[in-house]
Amino acid sequence: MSLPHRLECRGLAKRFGPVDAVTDLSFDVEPGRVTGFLGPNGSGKTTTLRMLLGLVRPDAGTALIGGRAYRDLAEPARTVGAALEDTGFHPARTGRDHLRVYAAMIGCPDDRVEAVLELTGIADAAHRRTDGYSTGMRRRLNLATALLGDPPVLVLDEPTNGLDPEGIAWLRRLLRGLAAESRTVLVASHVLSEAERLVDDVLVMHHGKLVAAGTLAAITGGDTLEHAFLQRIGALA
Ligand SMILES: Nc1ncnc2c1ncn2[C@@H]1O[C@H](COP(=O)(O)OP(=O)(O)OP(=O)(O)O)[C@@H](O)[C@H]1O
Repeated sequence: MSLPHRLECRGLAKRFGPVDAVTDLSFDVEPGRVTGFLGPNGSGKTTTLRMLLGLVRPDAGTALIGGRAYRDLAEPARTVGAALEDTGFHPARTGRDHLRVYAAMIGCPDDRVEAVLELTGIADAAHRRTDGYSTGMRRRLNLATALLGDPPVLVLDEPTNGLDPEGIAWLRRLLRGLAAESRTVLVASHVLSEAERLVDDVLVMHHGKLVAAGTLAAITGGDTLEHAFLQRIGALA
């Protein structure tokens, strides 16, 4: 793994027709922390992640990973591991073959495949076709794919979707372990009650704007994140 990477977004904006998906958005995400990128459905989280990953061109602003735009990274797959959605598995491939194909694409040795299968707890199912995987197993395979390049940065969109409580506890341990290795871990979620059990820092979005940023403790002040969020958007008197 290369040096720790800070994420820096400055003045990001994106409009889709009449919809301001993201407006003048600036924030930093620090290495060595799990940062929750939170907010309700449609608040602009995925659009921001897609701008960070070079999948959507911003109308304004910059999104940098270790000081570089995604398109300027020398080894993108070894710098950023992204799990945005559960698509992209060939249904007739086994989990192991899916990972081997991806490993060959990014120039990773096959022993990384076995390592990420172990790390994500799906080694026992690795010989099975992915069309027989449960939603939770697909989340794990998606995460395994993101981890293949041993990246210093992880960007995960709704990683708890489809995980049972035991799976969420497992994910918490995994993300904490990755952050403890000085990785930068950014996790988008609309489920505040789940997210607050996973993260150190929070960025809270509402209608394409950042309404709160800081450590979880500072934002919640000992209350729930949901209560703090409703207060920030003025939904509580
Ligand atoms: N390709 C697109 N074309 C048109 N509108 C879009 C497009 N992508 C996003 N939007 C709109 O931009 C806004 C922000 O969407 P975005 O997916 O970024 O939010 P989100 O916070 O990730 O939501 P969710 O939690 O549902 O994933 C929404 O109003 C959405 O409908």
